[in-house]
Amino acid sequence: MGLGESSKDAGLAPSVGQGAGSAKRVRSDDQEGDERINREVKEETPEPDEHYVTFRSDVVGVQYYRGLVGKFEYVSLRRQPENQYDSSAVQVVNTSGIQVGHIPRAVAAKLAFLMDGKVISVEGRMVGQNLDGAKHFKLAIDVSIYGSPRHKETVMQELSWAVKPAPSPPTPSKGKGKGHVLGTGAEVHGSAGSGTGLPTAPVDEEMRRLLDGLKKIGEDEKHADSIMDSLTSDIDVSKLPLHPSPPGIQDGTLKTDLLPHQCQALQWMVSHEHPVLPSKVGEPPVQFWTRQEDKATKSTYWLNAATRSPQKETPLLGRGGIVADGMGLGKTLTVLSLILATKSATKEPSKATLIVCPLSVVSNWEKQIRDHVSLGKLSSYTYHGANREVTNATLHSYDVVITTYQTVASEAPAEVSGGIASSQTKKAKLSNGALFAGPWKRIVADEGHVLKNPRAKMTKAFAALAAERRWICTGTPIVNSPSDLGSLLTCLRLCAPLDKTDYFKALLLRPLRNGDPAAGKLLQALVGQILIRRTKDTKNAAGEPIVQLPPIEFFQVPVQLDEDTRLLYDEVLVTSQRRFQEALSGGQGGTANILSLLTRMRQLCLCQELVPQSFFDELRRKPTEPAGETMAISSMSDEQREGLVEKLRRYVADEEDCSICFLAPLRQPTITDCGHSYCHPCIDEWLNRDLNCPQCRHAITSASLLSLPAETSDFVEPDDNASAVKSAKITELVKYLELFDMGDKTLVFSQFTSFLDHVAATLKQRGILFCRFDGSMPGRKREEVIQTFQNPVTEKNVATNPRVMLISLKSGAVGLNLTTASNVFLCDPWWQSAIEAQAIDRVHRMGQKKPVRVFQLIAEDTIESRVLEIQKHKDALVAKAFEKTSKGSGGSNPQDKRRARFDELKALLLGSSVAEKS
Ligand SMILES: Nc1ncnc2c1ncn2[C@@H]1O[C@H](COP(=O)(O)OP(=O)(O)OP(=O)(O)O)[C@@H](O)[C@H]1O
Repeated sequence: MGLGESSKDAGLAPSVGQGAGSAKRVRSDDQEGDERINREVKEETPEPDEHYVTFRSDVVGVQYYRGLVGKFEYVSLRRQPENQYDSSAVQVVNTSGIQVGHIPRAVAAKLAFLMDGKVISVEGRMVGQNLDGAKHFKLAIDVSIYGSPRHKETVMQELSWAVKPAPSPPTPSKGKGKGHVLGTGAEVHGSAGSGTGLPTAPVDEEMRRLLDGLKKIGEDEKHADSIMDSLTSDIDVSKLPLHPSPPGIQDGTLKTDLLPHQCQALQWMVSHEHPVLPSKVGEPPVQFWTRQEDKATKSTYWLNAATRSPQKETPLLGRGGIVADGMGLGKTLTVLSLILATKSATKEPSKATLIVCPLSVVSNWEKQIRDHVSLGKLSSYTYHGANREVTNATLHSYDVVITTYQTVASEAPAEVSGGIASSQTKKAKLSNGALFAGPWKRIVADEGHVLKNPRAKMTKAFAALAAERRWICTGTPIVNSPSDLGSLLTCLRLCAPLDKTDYFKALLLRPLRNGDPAAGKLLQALVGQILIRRTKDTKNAAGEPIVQLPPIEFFQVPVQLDEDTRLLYDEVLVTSQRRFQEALSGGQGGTANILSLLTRMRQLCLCQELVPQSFFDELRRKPTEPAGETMAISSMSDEQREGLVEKLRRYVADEEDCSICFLAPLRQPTITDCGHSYCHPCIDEWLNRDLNCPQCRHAITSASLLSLPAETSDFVEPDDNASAVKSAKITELVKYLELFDMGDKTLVFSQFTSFLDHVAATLKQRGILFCRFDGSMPGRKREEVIQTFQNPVTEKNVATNPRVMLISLKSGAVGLNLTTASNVFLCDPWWQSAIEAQAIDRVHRMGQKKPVRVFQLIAEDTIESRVLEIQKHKDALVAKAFEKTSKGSGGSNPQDKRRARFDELKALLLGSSVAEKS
């Protein structure tokens, strides 16, 4: 049972003494799904969550209820306004959802109104216990109150009665722990963490390093790699058992044999689809459940090693997990082999596996089925766009159904999608909501890190899908903070009750934040329990790499800006430096417009045509000259409005940073009448303080802001009218392309789609065949482009086969297999080397036959060479993340991120060393 269940239901649960039931029981989908729906948010918004106070109290009326609790067990405190004797009642409920008793009436009276107003959240941790079979009337409990830092002062006045000399935190024994958690050798020190918010005991050094590393995880995925590697370092994957009879060429199901690491993953996945509880006392826990013996009665019961909660009823186990292998290790074929290996199993509610993935990856799944699965062995259907007019029964008759996250989100029932019935939307009308009509045999979230935000509509929608077995494939299960894992766990419905947001927070996130080493160990144990991870560096039992890849070479190609461009570049640089100096000394305008100047400098490094003349006019305007009248969007002509929308769409496609919060992508992209883009919340807030555009000081009001309509934020058609322009980088690029062997294919990445337009024009002029790929292209078009490009060049097709693919750096890289190419050009370096690494991984992956060459075009004596230094510095930080105790850049909250970005700006513009900052 879960936290969301009523006390009435909870009271009906069997008490101690009733049968333990069978050791293997699997939860059904209907038992879940009480998530409240809020708005979709792209950015991680930290929860208001400061510890206010912890006080000792009692659970009373214990004799009337059946709930059992162990010492240090986390319990849930719930308001019970319908209680006929006391409308302020607060129930105490154990992890299994069974009521243990109430908080004393006098204490409840002081908490109820604050709980009802959602001003505070209240957690309890047992000090007393009732496992001993004795009759208890009351049990001691420590109650902790949390709330927003902003309200602390006011609320604490209401809670002054609770501030007595603090009790010792309910830390279990000081010595080493009791519970053996998992076969990883990790031990839980008593409970998962104090969860009280009180200072904790000194922690052991290794764990401290781990925790420091966790706090520093930034958006850079290399951080994620480091943290994942550290969390899985204890697990020896080389010795995982192989599947005894994997699908392959011999049994006629596959055209390709699995590699050994895939056979290991297959076996691991099969066993995680059929988890079995420990049959004896002393066996390692499964999803944290251990078997225990009640010494007094000699009967056995179950104890959850994470929550310390005991229960008599057989726990329900989730089925599935996370395949977190690094990029290009063949997760797709591994999942297909799982589907084949379990195809004959009967008694399923459905035979179909639903694959949910980003649109850009749909065609990869289709292709891999075509390439690797023998004809007729797996039936598949792509449920997307116009292909949605099929019945639920038809869908479930396929072995594989492929769809996108957006499709799932658009079909989610109203209660999942936050009250706005998705069925009302234009897109949803196309379909009959078949995805949610019945339980699937299995659901798989590919590139599943997109589910890291629990408040996003697509996360809620995926979590609400009914299925027997649930999987997530992602190379980066933790991107920003361990809370990402909580969201994935909710989607997987694994390791209950940690799959519930409030338990995950209470048992893991809060204690982790407080530096509790037991919580760090719990996290490690959790990872060991639910996740398999190997990387290109992983060695097999013989000490050899698990995949053999051709070598990769990196080249830096210096280019000189031509004289004209250099003059313009220097002009912008000098202005940026001056404005930054002004900002440092607290001058007007802050650093808000510096990012846009930086973007202009980066564009000048590519070609001057990317920067409009109006920018230079603004730059040269004397500060006293008026910046022009504000113009309401409503009074603009259609043409002017469309011009602005077009500009904004371009900013979005180029993933420009917001120059107020310094973060990308823009949240609710908004453009001013003067043509500058911001996150809507940022510019809205700015207008409370200042009625001038942060970038050009033009007068603005809320009427002169234009936001991008949701549907139009997608695809930006390449500009076929762009002309071939003078650009040192394009010249250099073409020089190489013309030198390469006709059989060699090349990927050209840039963050600026408008630059790719100019490259395209030159390639046309020089007769070099190319194609374009953009992450936001409509599905069919994208598929066509990839298929055409993946065709190797032969004598016959040399006149029509594209040798070059122009691809946008940020939106085009995820999940693509482009192994026909062996050259990669990175036209504009930026902060996150991990995004570039992901781009390179499209080519340097299984299936690559040739040595790979990566060329980085760097404009000499510009910010680009400094960007490289910053990249190097960031990577060094990552490497040191687990060894350092200082506060490096890239903290997990927005303030830290902004601070880090500010330091990087300083390093770029003024040449100070970012290394000094860390
Ligand atoms: N056993 C195999 N033998 C030969 N090629 C394989 C095998 N398994 C996978 N491949 C090929 O390796 C490439 C990478 O596989 P895949 O796209 O599944 O990787 P991935 O782990 O999903 O990567 P990403 O995380 O980037 O999506 C594909 O071209 C695939 O066809």
